Amino acid sequence: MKTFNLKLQPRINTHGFVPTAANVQKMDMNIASAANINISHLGVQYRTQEALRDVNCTVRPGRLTGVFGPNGAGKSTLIKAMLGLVPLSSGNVLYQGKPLVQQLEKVAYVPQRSQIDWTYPATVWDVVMMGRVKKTGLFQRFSTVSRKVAQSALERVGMDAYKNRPIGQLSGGQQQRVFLARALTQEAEIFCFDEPLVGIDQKTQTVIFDVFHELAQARKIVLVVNHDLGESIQHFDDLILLNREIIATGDRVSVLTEDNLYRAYSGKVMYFSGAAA
Ligand SMILES: Nc1ncnc2c1ncn2[C@@H]1O[C@H](COP(=O)(O)OP(=O)(O)OP(=O)(O)O)[C@@H](O)[C@H]1O
Repeated sequence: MKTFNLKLQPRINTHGFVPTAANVQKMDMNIASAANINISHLGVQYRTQEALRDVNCTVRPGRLTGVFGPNGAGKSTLIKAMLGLVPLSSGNVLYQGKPLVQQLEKVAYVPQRSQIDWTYPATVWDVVMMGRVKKTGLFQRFSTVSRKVAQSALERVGMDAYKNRPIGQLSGGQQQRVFLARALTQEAEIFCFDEPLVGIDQKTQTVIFDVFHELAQARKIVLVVNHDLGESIQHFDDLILLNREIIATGDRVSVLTEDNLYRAYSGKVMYFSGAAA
Protein backbone atom coordinates (compact mmCIF):
# COMPACT_ATOMS: atom_id res chain seq x y z
CA MET A 1 0.00 0.00 0.00
CA LYS A 2 1.38 3.41 -0.95
CA THR A 3 1.26 6.22 1.57
CA PHE A 4 1.30 9.90 0.66
CA ASN A 5 1.62 12.89 2.89
CA LEU A 6 -0.92 15.27 1.43
CA LYS A 7 -0.55 18.58 3.21
CA LEU A 8 -3.20 20.88 1.80
CA GLN A 9 -1.14 24.06 1.72
CA PRO A 10 -1.98 27.10 -0.39
CA ARG A 11 -0.81 26.74 -3.95
CA ILE A 12 2.91 27.37 -4.33
CA ASN A 13 3.14 30.76 -5.94
CA THR A 14 6.30 32.30 -7.28
CA HIS A 15 4.81 35.30 -9.06
CA GLY A 16 3.67 37.66 -6.36
CA PHE A 17 -0.04 36.77 -6.35
CA VAL A 18 -1.17 36.82 -2.74
CA PRO A 19 -4.05 34.35 -2.36
CA THR A 20 -6.13 36.38 0.12
CA ALA A 21 -9.86 35.62 0.31
CA ALA A 22 -10.65 38.89 -1.51
CA ASN A 23 -8.16 38.21 -4.30
CA VAL A 24 -9.34 34.65 -4.75
CA GLN A 25 -12.97 35.77 -4.87
CA LYS A 26 -12.09 38.41 -7.48
CA MET A 27 -10.27 35.76 -9.49
CA ASP A 28 -13.17 33.31 -9.20
CA MET A 29 -15.62 35.95 -10.46
CA ASN A 30 -13.37 36.55 -13.48
CA ILE A 31 -13.13 32.83 -14.06
CA ALA A 32 -16.91 32.38 -13.97
CA SER A 33 -17.29 34.80 -16.86
CA ALA A 34 -14.37 33.47 -18.91
CA ALA A 35 -14.28 30.75 -21.54
CA ASN A 36 -14.22 27.20 -20.17
CA ILE A 37 -13.83 23.84 -21.78
CA ASN A 38 -17.05 21.98 -21.00
CA ILE A 39 -16.97 18.20 -21.17
CA SER A 40 -20.41 16.58 -21.18
CA HIS A 41 -21.32 12.90 -20.93
CA LEU A 42 -18.02 11.91 -22.57
CA GLY A 43 -17.50 8.20 -23.16
CA VAL A 44 -14.70 6.28 -24.90
CA GLN A 45 -14.81 2.63 -25.87
CA TYR A 46 -11.70 0.77 -27.03
CA ARG A 47 -12.96 -2.35 -28.81
CA THR A 48 -14.14 -4.47 -25.89
CA GLN A 49 -13.07 -2.08 -23.13
CA GLU A 50 -14.91 0.93 -21.81
CA ALA A 51 -12.11 3.41 -21.01
CA LEU A 52 -14.27 6.36 -19.95
CA ARG A 53 -17.91 6.55 -18.94
CA ASP A 54 -20.16 9.62 -18.67
CA VAL A 55 -17.39 12.13 -17.88
CA ASN A 56 -18.72 15.56 -17.00
CA CYS A 57 -16.36 18.34 -16.00
CA THR A 58 -15.22 21.86 -16.69
CA VAL A 59 -11.69 23.09 -17.28
CA ARG A 60 -11.29 26.74 -16.42
CA PRO A 61 -8.84 29.28 -17.80
CA GLY A 62 -6.54 30.91 -15.29
CA ARG A 63 -6.29 27.69 -13.24
CA LEU A 64 -3.63 25.02 -13.35
CA THR A 65 -5.72 21.85 -13.69
CA GLY A 66 -4.37 18.37 -12.96
CA VAL A 67 -5.87 15.10 -14.18
CA PHE A 68 -5.15 12.45 -11.55
CA GLY A 69 -6.05 8.81 -11.08
CA PRO A 70 -4.47 5.34 -10.94
CA ASN A 71 -2.80 3.55 -13.86
CA GLY A 72 -5.33 2.77 -16.55
CA ALA A 73 -7.84 5.28 -15.15
CA GLY A 74 -8.27 6.88 -18.57
CA LYS A 75 -6.26 10.09 -17.96
CA SER A 76 -4.45 10.06 -21.32
CA THR A 77 -7.61 8.88 -23.02
CA LEU A 78 -9.48 11.91 -21.67
CA ILE A 79 -7.01 14.33 -23.27
CA LYS A 80 -6.90 12.36 -26.50
CA ALA A 81 -10.70 12.27 -26.64
CA MET A 82 -10.88 16.02 -26.03
CA LEU A 83 -8.53 16.59 -28.99
CA GLY A 84 -10.22 14.14 -31.33
CA LEU A 85 -7.30 11.69 -31.26
CA VAL A 86 -9.61 8.86 -30.20
CA PRO A 87 -13.29 8.69 -31.15
CA LEU A 88 -16.01 9.45 -28.58
CA SER A 89 -18.66 6.84 -28.00
CA SER A 90 -20.83 9.51 -26.39
CA GLY A 91 -20.87 13.14 -25.33
CA ASN A 92 -19.09 16.25 -26.48
CA VAL A 93 -16.32 18.71 -25.65
CA LEU A 94 -17.06 22.39 -26.18
CA TYR A 95 -14.79 25.41 -25.97
CA GLN A 96 -16.38 28.84 -26.16
CA GLY A 97 -19.60 27.05 -27.06
CA LYS A 98 -18.18 25.22 -30.11
CA PRO A 99 -16.69 21.73 -30.53
CA LEU A 100 -13.05 21.86 -29.45
CA VAL A 101 -12.03 19.57 -32.33
CA GLN A 102 -13.01 22.34 -34.73
CA GLN A 103 -10.59 24.73 -33.02
CA LEU A 104 -7.42 22.69 -32.69
CA GLU A 105 -5.33 25.62 -33.90
CA LYS A 106 -5.93 27.03 -30.40
CA VAL A 107 -4.38 23.98 -28.73
CA ALA A 108 -0.79 23.05 -27.86
CA TYR A 109 -0.47 19.37 -26.91
CA VAL A 110 2.59 17.57 -25.59
CA PRO A 111 2.05 13.79 -25.55
CA GLN A 112 3.68 11.29 -23.20
CA ARG A 113 7.41 10.73 -23.71
CA SER A 114 6.76 7.16 -24.84
CA GLN A 115 4.76 8.43 -27.81
CA ILE A 116 7.57 10.60 -29.19
CA ASP A 117 10.17 9.21 -31.60
CA TRP A 118 13.42 10.39 -29.99
CA THR A 119 15.52 8.96 -32.83
CA TYR A 120 13.97 11.40 -35.31
CA PRO A 121 16.88 13.38 -36.80
CA ALA A 122 15.91 16.87 -35.61
CA THR A 123 17.78 19.47 -33.61
CA VAL A 124 16.37 21.30 -30.62
CA TRP A 125 15.79 24.36 -32.85
CA ASP A 126 13.92 22.24 -35.46
CA VAL A 127 11.63 20.84 -32.78
CA VAL A 128 10.85 24.25 -31.32
CA MET A 129 10.23 25.79 -34.76
CA MET A 130 7.72 23.00 -35.48
CA GLY A 131 5.49 24.86 -33.01
CA ARG A 132 5.22 27.67 -35.59
CA VAL A 133 4.19 25.50 -38.55
CA LYS A 134 0.44 25.96 -38.01
CA LYS A 135 0.82 29.74 -37.87
CA THR A 136 3.28 29.94 -40.79
CA GLY A 137 1.87 27.25 -43.10
CA LEU A 138 3.60 24.11 -44.32
CA PHE A 139 6.61 24.71 -46.63
CA GLN A 140 6.57 28.47 -45.96
CA ARG A 141 9.60 30.36 -44.66
CA PHE A 142 9.47 31.21 -40.98
CA SER A 143 9.12 34.93 -40.30
CA THR A 144 11.43 36.96 -38.09
CA VAL A 145 8.60 37.11 -35.55
CA SER A 146 8.37 33.31 -35.50
CA ARG A 147 12.12 33.01 -34.94
CA LYS A 148 11.97 35.53 -32.12
CA VAL A 149 9.08 33.70 -30.47
CA ALA A 150 10.98 30.40 -30.69
CA GLN A 151 14.19 31.96 -29.40
CA SER A 152 12.42 33.49 -26.44
CA ALA A 153 10.66 30.18 -25.64
CA LEU A 154 14.00 28.36 -25.68
CA GLU A 155 15.51 30.94 -23.37
CA ARG A 156 12.48 30.74 -21.06
CA VAL A 157 13.05 27.04 -20.48
CA GLY A 158 16.83 27.42 -20.21
CA MET A 159 17.64 25.42 -23.37
CA ASP A 160 19.09 28.16 -25.58
CA ALA A 161 22.62 26.75 -25.32
CA TYR A 162 21.43 23.40 -26.74
CA LYS A 163 19.85 24.83 -29.89
CA ASN A 164 21.95 22.84 -32.36
CA ARG A 165 21.94 19.52 -30.48
CA PRO A 166 20.04 16.54 -31.90
CA ILE A 167 16.98 16.06 -29.71
CA GLY A 168 17.89 12.41 -29.11
CA GLN A 169 21.12 13.38 -27.34
CA LEU A 170 19.43 15.26 -24.51
CA SER A 171 18.46 13.99 -21.06
CA GLY A 172 14.79 13.28 -20.33
CA GLY A 173 14.39 16.58 -18.46
CA GLN A 174 16.01 18.58 -21.25
CA GLN A 175 13.81 16.90 -23.85
CA GLN A 176 10.73 17.74 -21.81
CA ARG A 177 11.85 21.40 -21.61
CA VAL A 178 12.31 21.50 -25.40
CA PHE A 179 8.78 20.21 -25.91
CA LEU A 180 7.53 22.79 -23.45
CA ALA A 181 9.30 25.46 -25.53
CA ARG A 182 7.66 24.08 -28.65
CA ALA A 183 4.25 24.36 -26.97
CA LEU A 184 5.03 27.96 -25.97
CA THR A 185 5.91 28.94 -29.55
CA GLN A 186 2.41 27.88 -30.60
CA GLU A 187 1.02 30.83 -28.63
CA ALA A 188 -2.05 28.71 -27.95
CA GLU A 189 -5.08 29.37 -25.74
CA ILE A 190 -5.20 25.81 -24.44
CA PHE A 191 -2.19 23.80 -23.27
CA CYS A 192 -2.44 20.04 -22.66
CA PHE A 193 0.48 18.07 -21.25
CA ASP A 194 0.45 14.30 -20.75
CA GLU A 195 2.72 13.19 -17.88
CA PRO A 196 5.30 16.00 -18.30
CA LEU A 197 6.85 15.26 -14.91
CA VAL A 198 7.87 11.65 -15.56
CA GLY A 199 11.62 11.00 -15.38
CA ILE A 200 12.71 14.61 -14.99
CA ASP A 201 15.21 16.34 -12.70
CA GLN A 202 14.33 18.89 -10.01
CA LYS A 203 15.53 21.85 -12.13
CA THR A 204 13.21 20.85 -14.96
CA GLN A 205 10.31 20.40 -12.55
CA THR A 206 10.83 23.93 -11.25
CA VAL A 207 10.99 25.40 -14.77
CA ILE A 208 7.90 23.45 -15.84
CA PHE A 209 5.75 24.54 -12.91
CA ASP A 210 6.94 28.16 -13.21
CA VAL A 211 5.89 28.18 -16.87
CA PHE A 212 2.56 26.47 -16.06
CA HIS A 213 1.80 29.14 -13.46
CA GLU A 214 2.73 31.90 -15.88
CA LEU A 215 0.39 30.43 -18.49
CA ALA A 216 -2.42 30.17 -15.96
CA GLN A 217 -1.86 33.75 -14.86
CA ALA A 218 -2.08 34.77 -18.51
CA ARG A 219 -5.62 33.26 -18.39
CA LYS A 220 -4.74 30.23 -20.53
CA ILE A 221 -6.29 26.82 -20.04
CA VAL A 222 -3.56 24.53 -18.68
CA LEU A 223 -4.44 20.85 -18.35
CA VAL A 224 -1.80 18.43 -17.06
CA VAL A 225 -2.04 14.65 -16.70
CA ASN A 226 -0.08 13.51 -13.68
CA HIS A 227 -0.13 10.42 -11.53
CA ASP A 228 2.16 11.55 -8.71
CA LEU A 229 0.24 12.24 -5.54
CA GLY A 230 3.35 13.62 -3.83
CA GLU A 231 4.28 17.18 -2.97
CA SER A 232 3.90 18.42 -6.55
CA ILE A 233 0.13 18.13 -6.31
CA GLN A 234 0.14 21.35 -4.31
CA HIS A 235 0.98 23.29 -7.48
CA PHE A 236 -2.45 22.56 -8.93
CA ASP A 237 -5.46 24.84 -8.50
CA ASP A 238 -8.11 22.45 -9.81
CA LEU A 239 -8.15 18.66 -10.05
CA ILE A 240 -10.03 16.12 -12.11
CA LEU A 241 -9.88 12.84 -10.21
CA LEU A 242 -10.67 9.94 -12.52
CA ASN A 243 -11.07 6.23 -12.47
CA ARG A 244 -12.84 5.46 -15.72
CA GLU A 245 -15.47 7.90 -14.51
CA ILE A 246 -15.26 11.14 -12.61
CA ILE A 247 -14.62 10.58 -8.92
CA ALA A 248 -14.42 14.28 -8.09
CA THR A 249 -13.64 17.54 -9.85
CA GLY A 250 -13.18 21.13 -8.73
CA ASP A 251 -10.69 23.06 -6.65
CA ARG A 252 -7.82 21.01 -5.26
CA VAL A 253 -8.76 21.17 -1.60
CA SER A 254 -12.33 20.05 -2.18
CA VAL A 255 -11.23 17.14 -4.37
CA LEU A 256 -8.45 15.83 -2.12
CA THR A 257 -10.60 14.20 0.51
CA GLU A 258 -9.95 10.84 2.08
CA ASP A 259 -13.16 9.46 0.64
CA ASN A 260 -12.43 10.62 -2.93
CA LEU A 261 -8.89 9.23 -2.87
CA TYR A 262 -10.11 5.96 -1.44
CA ARG A 263 -12.70 5.63 -4.19
CA ALA A 264 -10.26 6.59 -6.98
CA TYR A 265 -7.45 4.33 -5.85
CA SER A 266 -9.62 1.50 -4.51
CA GLY A 267 -8.15 1.81 -1.04
CA LYS A 268 -4.54 1.53 -2.28
CA VAL A 269 -3.65 5.00 -0.95
CA MET A 270 -3.55 5.82 2.73
CA TYR A 271 -4.49 9.40 3.40
CA PHE A 272 -3.29 11.21 6.49
CA SER A 273 -6.26 13.32 7.50
CA GLY A 274 -4.10 15.00 10.13
CA ALA A 275 -1.91 16.42 7.38
CA ALA A 276 -4.83 18.28 5.83
CA ALA A 277 -4.79 21.02 8.42
N1 LIG B 1 -5.37 2.36 -28.13
C1 LIG B 1 -5.89 1.58 -27.16
N2 LIG B 1 -6.52 0.45 -27.48
C2 LIG B 1 -7.08 -0.33 -26.52
N3 LIG B 1 -7.05 -0.05 -25.22
C3 LIG B 1 -6.42 1.08 -24.83
C4 LIG B 1 -5.81 1.95 -25.80
N4 LIG B 1 -5.27 3.00 -25.13
C5 LIG B 1 -5.52 2.78 -23.83
N5 LIG B 1 -6.21 1.64 -23.65
C6 LIG B 1 -6.70 1.10 -22.38
O1 LIG B 1 -7.63 2.04 -21.85
C7 LIG B 1 -7.45 2.20 -20.44
C8 LIG B 1 -7.13 3.64 -20.12
O2 LIG B 1 -5.84 3.94 -20.66
P1 LIG B 1 -5.12 5.34 -20.44
O3 LIG B 1 -3.78 5.24 -21.07
O4 LIG B 1 -6.01 6.42 -20.88
O5 LIG B 1 -4.98 5.39 -18.86
P2 LIG B 1 -4.06 6.32 -17.96
O6 LIG B 1 -4.87 6.72 -16.78
O7 LIG B 1 -3.49 7.41 -18.78
O8 LIG B 1 -2.95 5.28 -17.52
P3 LIG B 1 -1.40 5.47 -17.17
O9 LIG B 1 -1.33 6.28 -15.91
O10 LIG B 1 -0.93 4.06 -16.96
O11 LIG B 1 -0.75 6.15 -18.35
C9 LIG B 1 -6.34 1.22 -20.06
O12 LIG B 1 -6.93 0.04 -19.60
C10 LIG B 1 -5.59 0.99 -21.34
O13 LIG B 1 -4.98 -0.28 -21.37
